[in-house]
Amino acid sequence: MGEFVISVEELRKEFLRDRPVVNGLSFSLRRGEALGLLGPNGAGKTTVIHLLLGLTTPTSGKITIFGLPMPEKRVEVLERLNFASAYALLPSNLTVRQNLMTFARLYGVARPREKIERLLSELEIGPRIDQVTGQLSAGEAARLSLCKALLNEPEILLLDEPTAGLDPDIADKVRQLLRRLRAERGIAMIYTSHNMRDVEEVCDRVLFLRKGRLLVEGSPEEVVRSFRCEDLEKLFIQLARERKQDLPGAISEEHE
Ligand SMILES: Nc1ncnc2c1ncn2[C@@H]1O[C@H](COP(=O)(O)OP(=O)(O)OP(=O)(O)O)[C@@H](O)[C@H]1O
Repeated sequence: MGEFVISVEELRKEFLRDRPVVNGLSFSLRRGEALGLLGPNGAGKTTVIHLLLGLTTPTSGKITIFGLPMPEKRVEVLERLNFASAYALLPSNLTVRQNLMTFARLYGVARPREKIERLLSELEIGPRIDQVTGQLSAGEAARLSLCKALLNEPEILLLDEPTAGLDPDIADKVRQLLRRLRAERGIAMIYTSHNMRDVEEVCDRVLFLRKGRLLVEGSPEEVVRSFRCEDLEKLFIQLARERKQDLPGAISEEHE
């Protein structure tokens, strides 16, 4: 097994005093591993991603990325990590090229024009290069976010619902691209999605969060088998609905 690139210990985040939205969360990510972060709406998935990016600070607990403490070493860490989301959109008044050139300059990318053209073509939005970003369809904008995230050749990709809004054909191509990036470059990923098909195809391991706590952890096959479910989608529904005491095998003590 490879080395850890992310390690999270007893992470807690309260936006309002004594109302934690992330509560005692511990996990790690190995180099080249794809980890799915699952859970119902409001479980705390996006907050975890924001904590990893240093966009918000923990109330308590420890985050270490590439052996460096976050958010203290945010600048060094962000040179080697990137983020894509179907919802965090780039400035709408700039063209696709202008947006990507701005990020390429920020990241100090060598030969940015070639790189941008190659990434846009891989994600099949090459013809949109001179279009104003605000005029892209939702699926095109999600792919643009992924292009931005790949510009600095990250060792870790944080992906917040990267296939939301994509049609099945493009979603399949995005999953293939992600699998290829892992195989060729050993990129590690944390992947949030409400699409269980995505998760089964892309992720080696899943963490299921509920009310900010870790409820279940394992490979998609393991967790489905241990709860005697048909598939991950059925397990998701069971975990989201049932009381903790009715879920033998769940990890944390929830106070409901
Ligand atoms: N800036 C904030 N101030 C106050 N509460 C917040 C803030 N950001 C998130 N929250 C709350 O934290 C909780 C977790 O939100 P989060 O967006 O992390 O959930 P999620 O698991 O990503 O949900 P979804 O699946 O709906 O995207 C929610 O109850 C949300 O209202």
